Amino acid sequence: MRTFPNLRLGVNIDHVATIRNARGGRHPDPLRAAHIAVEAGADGITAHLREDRRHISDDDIARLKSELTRPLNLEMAATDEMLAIALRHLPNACCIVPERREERTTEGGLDVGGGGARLERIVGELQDAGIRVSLFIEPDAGAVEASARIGADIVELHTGAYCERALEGNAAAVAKELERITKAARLADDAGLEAHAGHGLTFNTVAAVSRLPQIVELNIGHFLIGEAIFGGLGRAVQRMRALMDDARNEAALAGQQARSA
Ligand SMILES: CC(=O)[C@@H](O)[C@H](O)COP(=O)(O)O
Ligand SMILES: NCC(=O)COP(=O)(O)O
Repeated sequence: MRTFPNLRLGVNIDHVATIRNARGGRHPDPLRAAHIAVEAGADGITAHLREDRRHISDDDIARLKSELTRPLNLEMAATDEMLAIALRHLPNACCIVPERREERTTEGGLDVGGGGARLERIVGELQDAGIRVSLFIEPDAGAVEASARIGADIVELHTGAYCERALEGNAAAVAKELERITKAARLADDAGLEAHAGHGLTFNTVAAVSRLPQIVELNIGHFLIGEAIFGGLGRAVQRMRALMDDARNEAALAGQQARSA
């Protein structure tokens, strides 16, 4: 039973393509993963078309756009090449992320303040085409404020530091990172920005972020694809969905009880 239906799950299928590309063939197909994820409860699909095409390809994006029955969130760097691709395919949303060819995965949040006129132009052109613009940022006040100033629709709060501290078992540091995310989510909501979160989330770390009422979407990929190897993608998505809903409902109930006390 979901009493907070506004917490959406976006499943990132990048690393299905990583496995496919390991042999240069067509299996496993990210499209098949997308359909399975949707059938299992995903509200949307996220795919990161990197400049080096290390996983998701241009053809994957074209097929996702034509086949998906749920919104497509295209992750992209703030480049004219990616802007042209986004304007060609018109995804529901574009999440602008920082990219360095030598990085293994996304390391930090987007430098919105330093993005200048080019970032502002790219945000504007995407929005003029009817695409919602999300900025992948550190959970910090400055980044949230800069995102509001540039006119973004959404901020996606980088949960990587929180997840890494959780993996280290550092409870104090986990609490500190969660406080960062909590404050940033509230600030985003107050600024009229839709607040999403993602990067590194697992079965063990998803609940605490799900309890934040201002967060309306979580984008989760790498862990789910890893779990899929052992128990199937459908079951992994269903379990993540259930953990999100249970945490959300518990927090909502606690809030209602506190208000009625
Ligand atoms: C922005 C983010 O955290 C991820 O969605 C991004 O896609 C990570 O890059 P890789 O998928 O290449 O690890
Ligand atoms: N933007 C975060 C995302 O799409 C998935 O990140 P991860 O779960 O693959 O780390």
